[in-house]
Amino acid sequence: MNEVSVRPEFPAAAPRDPGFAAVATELSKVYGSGDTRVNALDRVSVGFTRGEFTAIMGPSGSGKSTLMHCMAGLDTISSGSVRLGGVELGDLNDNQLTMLRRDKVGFVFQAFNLLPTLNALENITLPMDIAGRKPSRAWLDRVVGIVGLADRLDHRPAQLSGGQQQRVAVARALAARPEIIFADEPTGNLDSRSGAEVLGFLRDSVREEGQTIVMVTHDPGAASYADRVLFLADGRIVDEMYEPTADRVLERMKRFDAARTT
Ligand SMILES: Nc1ncnc2c1ncn2[C@@H]1O[C@H](COP(=O)(O)OP(=O)(O)OP(=O)(O)O)[C@@H](O)[C@H]1O
Repeated sequence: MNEVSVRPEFPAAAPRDPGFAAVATELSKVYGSGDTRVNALDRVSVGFTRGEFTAIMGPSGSGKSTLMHCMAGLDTISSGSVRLGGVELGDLNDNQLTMLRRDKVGFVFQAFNLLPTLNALENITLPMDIAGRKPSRAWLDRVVGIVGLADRLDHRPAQLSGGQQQRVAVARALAARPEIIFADEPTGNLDSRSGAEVLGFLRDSVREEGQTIVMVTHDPGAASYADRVLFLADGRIVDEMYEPTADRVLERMKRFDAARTT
């Protein structure tokens, strides 16, 4: 228990500080009704500090994906509020929400979601092309350098390894300089070496470019790349850990298993 570094203010009251890229206040999400009603999120209040890498962990069904989807404006919320880059999502209509996601949010999923007919560079710049934005060449070079793809830019996804495809997906998320990147098991499909590379690139983008990243993962090793780990259980944040190591995260996860079997 003592090993878990919990900040004195935990559980955090609704943070309003402009230093947060995204903030949830008393966020609840209910699926279904009657007998099939599930409280996927139960009054969650949490802030994601700019320039910080947060991992979200917890047992299966604890609400990790739901939290990420609600924070990213991909799913509606039942009550409470979500602010992204200072904008209250509940105040937006569907069009405005789509624009906000396009302009302020980057996504990296387990499936790489690359377009097979476009080469790596075209895939990286596609979201900006759609938004009619032109990335500066210098920034694009920097991103391509961070993810180590300079000599693969004219390759199509089928000509790239899984790790390289995921690096393209990371570069695509970084290139638009979003307020926040949400990553859902981004290394789930990769061997451990490629996974470590991708996690290293995510961490570098936080350290060197001040990117904000929130990543859902089941893997304590992946979580150890983050600055902070949030632990969910039954739709609530029950713990957090700063400067995590894989061993400490694993130990904390084991306590969930123990709680379930006692
Ligand atoms: N569309 C949905 N309809 C009904 N219930 C849902 C829906 N999506 C999620 N749930 C329920 O909400 C709860 C939280 O689900 P969620 O997918 O967020 O968990 P998770 O922690 O991401 O799980 P896992 O680690 O297995 O991916 C679960 O009980 C799940 O069954």
